[in-house]
Amino acid sequence: MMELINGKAIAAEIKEELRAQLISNSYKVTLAVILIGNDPASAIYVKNKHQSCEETGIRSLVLSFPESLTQAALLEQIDMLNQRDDVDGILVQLPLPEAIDQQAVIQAIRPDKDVDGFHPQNIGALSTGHPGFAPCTPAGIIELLKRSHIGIAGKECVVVGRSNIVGKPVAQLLLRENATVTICHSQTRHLAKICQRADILIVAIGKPRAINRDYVKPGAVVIDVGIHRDNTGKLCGDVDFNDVKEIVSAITPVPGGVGPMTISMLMKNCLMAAILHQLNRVS
Ligand SMILES: Nc1nc(=O)c2c([nH]1)NC[C@@H]1CN(c3ccc(C(=O)N[C@@H](CCC(=O)O)C(=O)O)cc3)C=[N+]21
Repeated sequence: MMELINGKAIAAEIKEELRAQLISNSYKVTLAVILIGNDPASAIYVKNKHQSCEETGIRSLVLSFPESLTQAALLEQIDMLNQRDDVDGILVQLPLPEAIDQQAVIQAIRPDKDVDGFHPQNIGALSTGHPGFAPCTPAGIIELLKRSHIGIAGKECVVVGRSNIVGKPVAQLLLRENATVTICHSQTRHLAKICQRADILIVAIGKPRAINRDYVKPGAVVIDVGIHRDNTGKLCGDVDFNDVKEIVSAITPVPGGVGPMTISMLMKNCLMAAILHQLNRVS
Protein backbone atom coordinates (compact mmCIF):
# COMPACT_ATOMS: atom_id res chain seq x y z
CA MET A 1 0.00 0.00 0.00
CA MET A 2 1.21 3.45 -0.91
CA GLU A 3 1.76 5.78 2.04
CA LEU A 4 0.76 9.40 1.59
CA ILE A 5 3.26 11.46 3.60
CA ASN A 6 1.17 14.04 5.41
CA GLY A 7 3.46 17.07 5.54
CA LYS A 8 0.70 19.30 6.78
CA ALA A 9 0.04 17.12 9.84
CA ILE A 10 3.73 16.62 10.62
CA ALA A 11 4.36 20.36 10.25
CA ALA A 12 1.49 21.08 12.66
CA GLU A 13 2.97 18.64 15.17
CA ILE A 14 6.34 20.41 14.99
CA LYS A 15 4.75 23.83 15.47
CA GLU A 16 2.96 22.44 18.55
CA GLU A 17 6.28 21.17 19.96
CA LEU A 18 7.95 24.51 19.31
CA ARG A 19 5.06 26.36 20.94
CA ALA A 20 5.39 24.19 24.06
CA GLN A 21 9.14 24.93 24.23
CA LEU A 22 8.53 28.63 23.78
CA ILE A 23 5.98 28.74 26.56
CA SER A 24 7.85 26.59 29.08
CA ASN A 25 11.01 28.68 28.70
CA SER A 26 9.22 32.03 28.25
CA TYR A 27 11.26 32.64 25.10
CA LYS A 28 10.48 35.83 23.21
CA VAL A 29 11.03 35.22 19.49
CA THR A 30 10.70 37.75 16.68
CA LEU A 31 10.93 37.16 12.92
CA ALA A 32 11.15 40.09 10.51
CA VAL A 33 10.04 39.36 6.92
CA ILE A 34 10.79 41.77 4.09
CA LEU A 35 8.38 41.52 1.15
CA ILE A 36 9.02 43.55 -1.99
CA GLY A 37 6.53 44.07 -4.81
CA ASN A 38 3.19 42.30 -5.26
CA ASP A 39 3.87 38.85 -6.65
CA PRO A 40 0.71 36.87 -5.70
CA ALA A 41 2.61 33.65 -4.84
CA SER A 42 5.01 35.54 -2.56
CA ALA A 43 2.06 37.18 -0.84
CA ILE A 44 0.53 33.75 -0.11
CA TYR A 45 3.81 32.36 1.25
CA VAL A 46 4.39 35.38 3.47
CA LYS A 47 0.83 35.19 4.76
CA ASN A 48 1.34 31.47 5.55
CA LYS A 49 4.56 32.27 7.41
CA HIS A 50 2.84 35.00 9.40
CA GLN A 51 0.01 32.65 10.32
CA SER A 52 2.44 29.93 11.42
CA CYS A 53 4.26 32.45 13.59
CA GLU A 54 0.98 33.23 15.33
CA GLU A 55 0.26 29.53 15.85
CA THR A 56 3.74 28.99 17.30
CA GLY A 57 3.81 32.09 19.49
CA ILE A 58 6.45 33.90 17.46
CA ARG A 59 6.08 37.64 16.90
CA SER A 60 6.20 38.37 13.18
CA LEU A 61 6.90 41.73 11.61
CA VAL A 62 6.12 42.00 7.90
CA LEU A 63 7.83 44.95 6.22
CA SER A 64 6.28 45.52 2.77
CA PHE A 65 7.86 47.70 0.11
CA PRO A 66 6.97 48.63 -3.49
CA GLU A 67 8.68 46.96 -6.45
CA SER A 68 10.59 50.24 -6.94
CA LEU A 69 12.59 49.87 -3.69
CA THR A 70 16.27 50.40 -4.50
CA GLN A 71 19.01 48.01 -3.49
CA ALA A 72 20.58 50.69 -1.29
CA ALA A 73 17.30 51.24 0.55
CA LEU A 74 16.86 47.49 1.03
CA LEU A 75 20.39 47.13 2.41
CA GLU A 76 19.62 49.97 4.81
CA GLN A 77 16.52 48.14 6.07
CA ILE A 78 18.54 44.96 6.56
CA ASP A 79 21.20 46.86 8.45
CA MET A 80 18.57 48.28 10.77
CA LEU A 81 17.14 44.79 11.43
CA ASN A 82 20.66 43.40 11.92
CA GLN A 83 21.17 45.92 14.72
CA ARG A 84 17.78 45.61 16.39
CA ASP A 85 18.12 43.65 19.61
CA ASP A 86 14.45 42.66 19.52
CA VAL A 87 14.75 40.96 16.09
CA ASP A 88 16.01 37.36 16.12
CA GLY A 89 15.45 36.24 12.53
CA ILE A 90 15.44 38.08 9.20
CA LEU A 91 13.92 36.72 5.98
CA VAL A 92 13.93 38.57 2.67
CA GLN A 93 11.27 36.93 0.51
CA LEU A 94 12.62 35.74 -2.85
CA PRO A 95 12.51 36.30 -5.78
CA LEU A 96 13.65 39.94 -5.68
CA PRO A 97 13.03 42.57 -8.38
CA GLU A 98 15.43 42.35 -11.36
CA ALA A 99 17.29 45.50 -10.36
CA ILE A 100 18.42 44.07 -7.01
CA ASP A 101 21.47 41.83 -6.65
CA GLN A 102 20.20 38.82 -4.71
CA GLN A 103 23.63 37.70 -3.55
CA ALA A 104 24.47 41.15 -2.13
CA VAL A 105 21.23 41.07 -0.15
CA ILE A 106 21.79 37.56 1.21
CA GLN A 107 25.32 38.46 2.30
CA ALA A 108 24.09 41.60 4.08
CA ILE A 109 22.04 39.57 6.57
CA ARG A 110 23.83 38.79 9.84
CA PRO A 111 24.60 35.05 9.67
CA ASP A 112 23.22 34.55 13.20
CA LYS A 113 19.88 36.05 12.08
CA ASP A 114 19.86 34.26 8.69
CA VAL A 115 16.96 31.89 9.43
CA ASP A 116 16.74 31.01 5.70
CA GLY A 117 20.24 29.53 5.89
CA PHE A 118 21.22 31.23 2.61
CA HIS A 119 24.27 33.21 3.83
CA PRO A 120 27.63 31.81 2.62
CA GLN A 121 28.71 31.29 6.24
CA ASN A 122 25.71 29.04 6.88
CA ILE A 123 26.18 27.24 3.56
CA GLY A 124 29.80 26.62 4.50
CA ALA A 125 28.80 25.35 7.93
CA LEU A 126 26.30 23.00 6.29
CA SER A 127 28.91 21.45 4.04
CA THR A 128 31.49 21.00 6.81
CA GLY A 129 28.94 19.82 9.39
CA HIS A 130 29.47 22.80 11.71
CA PRO A 131 26.67 24.52 13.62
CA GLY A 132 24.59 26.99 11.63
CA PHE A 133 21.18 27.42 10.08
CA ALA A 134 20.20 24.82 7.48
CA PRO A 135 17.89 26.01 4.68
CA CYS A 136 14.25 25.36 5.58
CA THR A 137 13.05 23.26 2.63
CA PRO A 138 15.99 20.80 2.78
CA ALA A 139 15.71 20.57 6.59
CA GLY A 140 11.97 19.97 6.20
CA ILE A 141 12.58 17.09 3.78
CA ILE A 142 14.94 15.33 6.22
CA GLU A 143 12.49 15.87 9.09
CA LEU A 144 9.64 14.50 6.95
CA LEU A 145 11.61 11.33 6.19
CA LYS A 146 12.65 10.84 9.82
CA ARG A 147 9.18 11.36 11.23
CA SER A 148 7.77 8.98 8.60
CA HIS A 149 10.30 6.34 9.78
CA ILE A 150 11.98 6.19 6.38
CA GLY A 151 15.64 5.29 6.89
CA ILE A 152 18.22 7.40 5.05
CA ALA A 153 21.59 5.81 5.94
CA GLY A 154 22.95 3.65 3.14
CA LYS A 155 20.08 4.48 0.78
CA GLU A 156 20.47 5.51 -2.86
CA CYS A 157 19.16 9.05 -2.96
CA VAL A 158 18.77 10.87 -6.26
CA VAL A 159 18.21 14.63 -6.17
CA VAL A 160 16.84 16.16 -9.37
CA GLY A 161 17.72 19.87 -9.40
CA ARG A 162 20.85 21.71 -8.27
CA SER A 163 19.58 25.04 -6.95
CA ASN A 164 21.28 26.79 -4.04
CA ILE A 165 18.08 26.74 -2.02
CA VAL A 166 17.01 23.11 -2.48
CA GLY A 167 19.07 20.73 -4.63
CA LYS A 168 22.56 21.43 -3.34
CA PRO A 169 21.72 21.80 0.37
CA VAL A 170 19.40 18.77 0.47
CA ALA A 171 22.22 16.70 -1.06
CA GLN A 172 24.51 17.90 1.78
CA LEU A 173 21.96 16.98 4.45
CA LEU A 174 21.35 13.53 2.91
CA LEU A 175 25.09 12.95 2.83
CA ARG A 176 25.28 13.93 6.50
CA GLU A 177 22.63 11.25 7.13
CA ASN A 178 24.92 8.73 5.41
CA ALA A 179 22.99 8.30 2.16
CA THR A 180 24.63 7.71 -1.20
CA VAL A 181 23.73 10.84 -3.13
CA THR A 182 23.49 11.61 -6.85
CA ILE A 183 22.60 15.10 -8.08
CA CYS A 184 21.01 15.42 -11.53
CA HIS A 185 20.23 18.55 -13.53
CA SER A 186 19.16 19.83 -16.95
CA GLN A 187 22.34 18.53 -18.65
CA THR A 188 22.20 15.07 -17.10
CA ARG A 189 22.16 12.28 -19.67
CA HIS A 190 19.92 9.25 -19.19
CA LEU A 191 17.99 11.05 -16.43
CA ALA A 192 15.21 8.44 -16.23
CA LYS A 193 17.73 5.64 -15.86
CA ILE A 194 19.55 7.38 -13.01
CA CYS A 195 16.30 8.26 -11.25
CA GLN A 196 15.25 4.60 -11.46
CA ARG A 197 18.17 3.75 -9.16
CA ALA A 198 16.73 5.83 -6.35
CA ASP A 199 15.37 4.38 -3.13
CA ILE A 200 14.53 8.00 -2.29
CA LEU A 201 13.87 10.37 -5.21
CA ILE A 202 13.83 14.09 -4.44
CA VAL A 203 12.48 16.29 -7.22
CA ALA A 204 13.11 20.04 -7.29
CA ILE A 205 13.23 21.11 -10.93
CA GLY A 206 10.39 23.61 -11.21
CA LYS A 207 8.54 21.92 -14.09
CA PRO A 208 4.94 20.81 -13.58
CA ARG A 209 4.41 17.02 -13.61
CA ALA A 210 7.78 16.44 -15.34
CA ILE A 211 8.54 13.20 -13.48
CA ASN A 212 6.32 10.23 -14.30
CA ARG A 213 6.54 6.48 -13.66
CA ASP A 214 9.34 6.09 -16.24
CA TYR A 215 11.63 7.74 -13.67
CA VAL A 216 10.55 5.82 -10.60
CA LYS A 217 11.64 2.42 -9.30
CA PRO A 218 8.71 0.42 -7.94
CA GLY A 219 8.69 0.78 -4.14
CA ALA A 220 10.67 4.04 -4.13
CA VAL A 221 9.94 6.99 -1.84
CA VAL A 222 9.21 10.18 -3.81
CA ILE A 223 9.57 13.69 -2.34
CA ASP A 224 8.04 16.40 -4.54
CA VAL A 225 9.42 19.89 -3.87
CA GLY A 226 7.77 21.60 -6.86
CA ILE A 227 4.75 23.85 -6.56
CA HIS A 228 2.83 25.14 -9.56
CA ARG A 229 -0.57 26.76 -9.95
CA ASP A 230 -2.48 26.05 -13.18
CA ASN A 231 -4.89 28.58 -14.72
CA THR A 232 -7.78 27.22 -12.67
CA GLY A 233 -5.79 27.85 -9.45
CA LYS A 234 -5.21 24.13 -8.84
CA LEU A 235 -1.79 23.27 -7.36
CA CYS A 236 0.50 20.53 -8.64
CA GLY A 237 4.11 19.48 -8.14
CA ASP A 238 7.07 18.47 -10.31
CA VAL A 239 5.88 14.86 -10.10
CA ASP A 240 2.93 13.43 -12.02
CA PHE A 241 1.28 12.19 -8.84
CA ASN A 242 -1.49 10.13 -10.46
CA ASP A 243 0.94 8.39 -12.79
CA VAL A 244 3.34 7.28 -10.03
CA LYS A 245 1.05 6.76 -7.05
CA GLU A 246 0.46 3.06 -7.67
CA ILE A 247 4.13 2.12 -7.89
CA VAL A 248 5.71 4.16 -5.04
CA SER A 249 5.92 3.04 -1.41
CA ALA A 250 5.47 6.60 -0.15
CA ILE A 251 5.01 10.04 -1.68
CA THR A 252 4.47 13.65 -0.62
CA PRO A 253 1.40 15.40 -2.03
CA VAL A 254 1.29 18.96 -3.39
CA PRO A 255 -0.14 20.84 -1.59
CA GLY A 256 0.27 19.46 1.93
CA GLY A 257 3.74 17.91 1.57
CA VAL A 258 7.03 19.75 1.62
CA GLY A 259 5.54 23.30 1.62
CA PRO A 260 4.17 23.29 5.18
CA MET A 261 7.39 21.62 6.42
CA THR A 262 9.44 24.51 4.99
CA ILE A 263 7.48 26.88 7.19
CA SER A 264 7.79 24.73 10.33
CA MET A 265 11.57 24.55 9.85
CA LEU A 266 11.59 28.33 9.55
CA MET A 267 9.84 28.50 12.92
CA LYS A 268 12.45 26.13 14.34
CA ASN A 269 15.31 28.26 13.00
CA CYS A 270 13.71 31.36 14.54
CA LEU A 271 13.58 29.67 17.94
CA MET A 272 17.23 28.62 17.55
CA ALA A 273 18.18 32.19 16.63
CA ALA A 274 16.36 33.56 19.68
CA ILE A 275 18.07 31.08 22.02
CA LEU A 276 21.46 32.05 20.54
CA HIS A 277 20.74 35.75 20.99
CA GLN A 278 19.60 35.25 24.55
CA LEU A 279 22.82 33.35 25.32
CA ASN A 280 24.92 36.09 23.75
CA ARG A 281 23.16 38.81 25.71
CA VAL A 282 23.85 37.27 29.14
CA SER A 283 27.47 36.41 28.36
N1 LIG B 1 13.63 33.96 1.46
C1 LIG B 1 12.80 32.98 1.09
N2 LIG B 1 12.65 31.91 1.89
C2 LIG B 1 11.80 30.90 1.53
O1 LIG B 1 11.66 29.90 2.28
C3 LIG B 1 11.08 31.01 0.31
C4 LIG B 1 11.28 32.15 -0.48
N3 LIG B 1 12.15 33.10 -0.08
N4 LIG B 1 10.64 32.28 -1.66
C5 LIG B 1 9.70 31.31 -2.14
C6 LIG B 1 9.95 29.92 -1.57
C7 LIG B 1 8.74 29.02 -1.60
N5 LIG B 1 8.38 28.77 -0.23
C8 LIG B 1 7.21 28.12 0.19
C9 LIG B 1 6.72 28.23 1.46
C10 LIG B 1 5.52 27.65 1.82
C11 LIG B 1 4.77 26.95 0.91
C12 LIG B 1 3.45 26.40 1.31
O2 LIG B 1 2.92 26.74 2.36
N6 LIG B 1 2.83 25.57 0.48
C13 LIG B 1 1.49 25.04 0.72
C14 LIG B 1 0.48 25.62 -0.27
C15 LIG B 1 0.47 27.11 -0.33
C16 LIG B 1 -0.34 27.65 -1.51
O3 LIG B 1 -1.58 27.63 -1.42
O4 LIG B 1 0.27 28.05 -2.50
C17 LIG B 1 1.55 23.55 0.51
O5 LIG B 1 2.41 23.08 -0.24
O6 LIG B 1 0.70 22.85 1.06
C18 LIG B 1 5.25 26.83 -0.38
C19 LIG B 1 6.46 27.40 -0.72
C20 LIG B 1 9.26 29.42 0.58
N7 LIG B 1 10.19 30.06 -0.12
